[in-house]
Amino acid sequence: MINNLDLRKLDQRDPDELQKLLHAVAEVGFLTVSNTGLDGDRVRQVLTAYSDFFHLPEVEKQKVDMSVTGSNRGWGAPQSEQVDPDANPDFKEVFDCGFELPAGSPYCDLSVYAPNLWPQSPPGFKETIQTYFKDASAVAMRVLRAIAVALGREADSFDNAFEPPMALLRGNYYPKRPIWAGARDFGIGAHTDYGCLTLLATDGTAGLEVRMPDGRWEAVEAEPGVFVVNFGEMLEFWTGGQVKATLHRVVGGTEERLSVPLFFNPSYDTNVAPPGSDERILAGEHLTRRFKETYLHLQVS
Ligand SMILES: O=C(O)CCC(=O)C(=O)O
Ligand SMILES: [Fe+2]
Repeated sequence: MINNLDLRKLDQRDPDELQKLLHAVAEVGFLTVSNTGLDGDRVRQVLTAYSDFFHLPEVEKQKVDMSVTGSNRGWGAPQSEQVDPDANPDFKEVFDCGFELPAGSPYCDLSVYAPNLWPQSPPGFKETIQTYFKDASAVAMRVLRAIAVALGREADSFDNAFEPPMALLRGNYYPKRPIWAGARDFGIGAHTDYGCLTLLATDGTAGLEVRMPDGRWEAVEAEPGVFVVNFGEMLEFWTGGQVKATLHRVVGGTEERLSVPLFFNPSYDTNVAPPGSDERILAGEHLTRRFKETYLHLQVS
């Protein structure tokens, strides 16, 4: 079962809520969270902005096509990403934007902090998305602090590693499942996220499925204002497996669907190797490698 948690109670360190959180991170690797301060209306505004963008004529979207860049900022066309090497490239479209560094930051030249590409239309798109990026990041940090407490650590034990974060905000657009789609075609194939914590808003349409510990695929639904939270490979390494990075996918159905994940990752130089190990796993190197494996235009063949 995937539990719904109340972020206000987690902020207050309510012991029952923290216990539920510990179960969710350690056993399932997925939860939903309510009472974040980002309500349904706010999330619907963001979803509308992405929807208006994805429904632009293709030629408009091509003006911010990431495939002509050496990074992952802007529009990713259908079949531009293959998250599962055993499946065909995903049929979703995406729009990715990253955390904007302050001028003069030593990280400026790294591709994981590449400059964003913003479309001319819909009007106000950049402002809506950037404001949401900031507010959603604050929610992600609150959830991470509660996780630290649930794991018996200091609440702020992850904080410094996220200054600056290597965060990416994405809009996913899933058209109806195409008639040509076969057994190896997915909206997004089965994958684990690459980073730390993913805070996902959806338009409420069913589609997301999570691989449960018993091997079943369980559907998770979240109306705007409820967020799905899951964890990526880095947090699993970094906590020595105390937090699970769980497989998930979207097969796609008879209705189109939008989702907005915030991939909240620590700064480039964070060593996310398990505690006490001699290994060194730099967050930025891991993320760069996973991007190169999965975005077709970044693959080195
Ligand atoms: O659309 C969803 O519900 C999940 C999207 C997802 O897993 C991703 O973008 O990594
Ligand atoms: Fe994912």
